[in-house]
Amino acid sequence: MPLDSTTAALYKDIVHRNPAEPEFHQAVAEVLHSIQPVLQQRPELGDNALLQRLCEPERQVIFRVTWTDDKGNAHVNRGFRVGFSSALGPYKGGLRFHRSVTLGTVKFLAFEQIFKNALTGLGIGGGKGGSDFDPSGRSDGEIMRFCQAYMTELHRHIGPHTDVPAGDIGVGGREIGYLFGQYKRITNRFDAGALTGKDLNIGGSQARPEATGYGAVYFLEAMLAERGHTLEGKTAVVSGSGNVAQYALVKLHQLGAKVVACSDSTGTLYDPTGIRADILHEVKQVQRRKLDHYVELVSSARFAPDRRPWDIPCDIALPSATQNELGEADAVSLAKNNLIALAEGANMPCTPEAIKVFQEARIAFGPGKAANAGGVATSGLEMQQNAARTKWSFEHTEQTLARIMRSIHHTCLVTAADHGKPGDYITGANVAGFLTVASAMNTLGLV
Ligand SMILES: NC(=O)C1=CN([C@@H]2O[C@H](COP(=O)(O)OP(=O)(O)OC[C@H]3O[C@@H](n4cnc5c(N)ncnc54)[C@H](OP(=O)(O)O)[C@@H]3O)[C@@H](O)[C@H]2O)C=CC1
Ligand SMILES: O=C(O)CCC(=O)C(=O)O
Repeated sequence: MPLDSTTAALYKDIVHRNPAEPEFHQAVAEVLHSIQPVLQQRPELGDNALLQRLCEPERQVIFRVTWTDDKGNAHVNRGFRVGFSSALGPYKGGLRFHRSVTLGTVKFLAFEQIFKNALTGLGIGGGKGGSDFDPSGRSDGEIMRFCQAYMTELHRHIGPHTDVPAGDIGVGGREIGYLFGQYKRITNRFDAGALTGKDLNIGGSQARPEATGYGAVYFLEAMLAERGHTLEGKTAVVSGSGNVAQYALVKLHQLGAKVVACSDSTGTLYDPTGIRADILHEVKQVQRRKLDHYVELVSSARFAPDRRPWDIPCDIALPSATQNELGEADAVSLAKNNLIALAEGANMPCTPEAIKVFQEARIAFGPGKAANAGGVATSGLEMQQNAARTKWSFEHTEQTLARIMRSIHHTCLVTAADHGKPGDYITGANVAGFLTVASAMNTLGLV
């Protein structure tokens, strides 16, 4: 359904005020489409310019990051941190280090994070950050110096009650450790709750590395159960081979599915006998090499350079690399191969055209802001543990994660049905997230 004239005018204004940020426009358009029928029924929800405020970041910080490589050469990168909404709690969301990062990337991610974080029910606002720094091929020392330089500015803007960054593409436990080390040095405080995704030895939570991938699989499992299916015996294709993809693969195997393909920025790995999680971990996380190296270690595997995995027949798919990585033609190919369900491990990996194909083919579709919320939810659990100076067991943390994911699934399903769109998880996630944030914004008054 097209946007009505009031919402269309608002969207036009957002595009005008935020030029050359197509991913941000895409994320806003999706939310506006979902919530428009709610606003038509309850126009008072839009009073006091609520939508304009919701779509305008509370703050955006852009800064220069200067660091030196191992040869002593100086480099200059750009750092970003966007605090989009603190209506529900401190800004919360990851940091992305990738050469493609712009302000628009960070704004789209921070906007998505508002609704995702609302769905977790944990009292966390939406934010995101990053840099156009390219970590590939950089030594440990270079990564450390970059993280230290980045935090030298970022520390002014974060804190356990203000803004709590974590990881995203290019930022894992190693980078969070270096960032936290510099934060601690500059502030003279061991404020563990200022960053999440920390290693266990510096106040991290059990199951945080696993949480996004595991959570996406729990969400997928719940979607399948609604249709009378289980994961047992299903063939799966995952894109990416980083944090989210690897742990999605582990949980899929644990629950009886077989992952036959994954990918990275150089191509697609296919193994009809099932990708080995331990070898994938060794290649990508330990050796930090590209995926083609996997085939040197496993004879049944094949690597296709520059290919994406979406033409490989599968029952379930988890795009878990990056935004807009799965387009209309990919969706048509997956639908032709009788895909049953797809959960977005990444943020906004499917284009609007691809989503339309899935919806028309009645394929169960779990949008990222619901399906990949397990990572930030477990970050919320890490903040709880830090505040209470306590440590939970892996089992307790994973059980809590699983409960949160099932609750998000239930919320999406019930909200979609209540709004005349049964089974539409996009409507469910956007409307439920919006209503939670809008209610808090109204309680807080005009701020
Ligand atoms: N980490 C988390 O807790 C959460 C992450 N997400 C989302 O999940 C996605 C993956 O994040 P994460 O696993 O943490 O990141 P990682 O850096 O660990 O892994 C990213 C993976 O995606 C591939 N990739 C990255 N950019 C591109 C690109 N432009 N084209 C093709 N492949 C690409 C990388 O390939 P290569 O190795 O060759 O670079 C790598 O395999 C992102 O969308 C992120 O926002 C969502 C919720 C939480
Ligand atoms: O754990 C976090 O705070 C961030 C997770 C994240 O960046 C995301 O959900 O996309």
